Amino acid sequence: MSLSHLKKAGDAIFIDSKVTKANEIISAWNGTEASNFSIIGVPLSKTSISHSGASFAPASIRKMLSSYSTYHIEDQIDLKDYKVTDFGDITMHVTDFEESRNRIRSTISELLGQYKETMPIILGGDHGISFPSISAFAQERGTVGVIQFDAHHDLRNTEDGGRSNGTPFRSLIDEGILKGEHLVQIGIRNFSNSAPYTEFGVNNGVTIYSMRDVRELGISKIIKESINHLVDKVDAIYISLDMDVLDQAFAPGCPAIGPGGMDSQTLLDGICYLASHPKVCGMDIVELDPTIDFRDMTSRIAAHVILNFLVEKVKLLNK
Ligand SMILES: N=CN[C@@H](CCC(=O)O)C(=O)O
Ligand SMILES: [Mn+2]
Ligand SMILES: [Mn+2]
Repeated sequence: MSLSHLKKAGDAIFIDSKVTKANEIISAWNGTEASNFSIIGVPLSKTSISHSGASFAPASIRKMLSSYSTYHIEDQIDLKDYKVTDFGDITMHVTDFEESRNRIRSTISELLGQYKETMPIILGGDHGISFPSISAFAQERGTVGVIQFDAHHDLRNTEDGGRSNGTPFRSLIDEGILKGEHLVQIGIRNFSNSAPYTEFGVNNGVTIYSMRDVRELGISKIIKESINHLVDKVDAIYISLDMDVLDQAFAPGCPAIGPGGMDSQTLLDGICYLASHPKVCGMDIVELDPTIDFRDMTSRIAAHVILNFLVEKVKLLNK
């Protein structure tokens, strides 16, 4: 017997045969092959210094990709002709955070080791996941340079509270995994940091652009300077995007919101300028808590970050 006018629960309410949705180009890893583009979820936010539901972000960002099409009108690129491999989520230990970080480092190392061509977009999680993730890149891709978008330095000491979302870059520098001169921080904000951590950054050769620099110099100049600074020193460039670099008006779904931050178009422009460089080969998106978001605004920006990154990489492939 058949019943008419039924669709599977969860399927889109309306399907337009002339439109491809971004989620349709993503397919689950089949255990053997991976595309040049991949995503992997890292649902760890118990290591956050404030209450955080960022462990729910991988699912929320994936869901928001189904709200947008694959077509970039301005560059006349349609991502529908490309594939993204979804490796799923790394399983976190319930209580042992060191074990969780070890799992993140080893899984991302294995992924990078097995698939030399793939550019993973890592969906956190709180910013603590960048310590093991960037460690994996350093192990597998050579000397790594990092461009960090963030309101915060994340150079806190580990004596006060162990490794957390406030310490990833301190740990990377202290452990000799990342040289201070190979780290560029963009969007650092007033009243969100303290002088000893700015001094630690400056003394270790970190390049720091505050929000005033973003307003006065412009994001295009900042990215050009950052790439010029890194390009001959490193083998690979990794983008670490803390969503709280955005102003609270654009990204309400972050634990550490505040005024005076970046607008979403400036961020998207920055991501595009970076992604158009061949040495940029990986990115994480962190500190997005969908449980405190409004109409998934913050997850929607994350989805657009991914789509813009892919468009620039496709333009490079077609050159
Ligand atoms: N990556 C985030 N760093 C912030 C954390 C803020 C928070 O979770 O409240 C920091 O160190 O201040
Ligand atoms: Mn931050
Ligand atoms: Mn951060």
